[in-house]
Amino acid sequence: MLTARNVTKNYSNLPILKGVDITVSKGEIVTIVGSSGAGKSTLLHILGTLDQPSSGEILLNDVNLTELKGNRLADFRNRHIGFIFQFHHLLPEFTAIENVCIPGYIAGVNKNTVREKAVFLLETLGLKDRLDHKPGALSGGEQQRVAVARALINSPDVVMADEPTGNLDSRNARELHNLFFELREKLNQTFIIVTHNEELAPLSDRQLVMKDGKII
Ligand SMILES: Nc1ncnc2c1ncn2[C@@H]1O[C@H](COP(=O)(O)OP(=O)(O)OP(=O)(O)O)[C@@H](O)[C@H]1O
Repeated sequence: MLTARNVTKNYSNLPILKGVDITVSKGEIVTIVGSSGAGKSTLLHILGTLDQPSSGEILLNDVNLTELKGNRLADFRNRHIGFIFQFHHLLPEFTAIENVCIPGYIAGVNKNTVREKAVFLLETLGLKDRLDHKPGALSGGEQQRVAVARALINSPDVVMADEPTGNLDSRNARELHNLFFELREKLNQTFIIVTHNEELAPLSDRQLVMKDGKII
């Protein structure tokens, strides 16, 4: 489903990614691990089109992501790639369900369809009684689960998660890990997850270990 070929990234002529090749299949849960500064987040951002590589190409279901620009890129990203970050980045003035619906509205999907799907996702994630709560009235684990529902609202081909459990205690982290596997079972959802979590990485289908800008 996703192929990265010989991806490099330089910042101010300093090589950060030094030729990365990756292939991820549909329904796989792949973790990217490695020491601080190895280039994990840089790689994830490039795979997710949030940043451009200096060279190389990335194909998502045969679409060459490195050729997409401007509005076409933003539209493609919104429909095909979901993101979860260490901090949930929910909009504080909107309720849980509104936060989840927003990417669906932006994609131009019928409002009732989006709302029905948001209810389904939030219920699946154990948040049935929290639909109308604003982020400030949710616990850290609940906020992160709303962020997961938001990442899934447009049925993305792949969800990219950068340290999704980095801000959670071990119980909530474990719950979130379980949810990733449950979502893979139920929706055949593909995940690429950058993590320092020593419990999650060994559970994933594949651990890609990065060192000094390369997958080793
Ligand atoms: N915008 C930028 N400009 C210059 N250098 C950058 C930029 N972003 C990242 N870097 C550098 O690239 C290297 C890799 O950073 P990256 O955040 O990808 O590492 P990481 O493996 O995710 O680390 P961590 O586990 O600490 O989050 C680091 O040396 C970092 O300082």
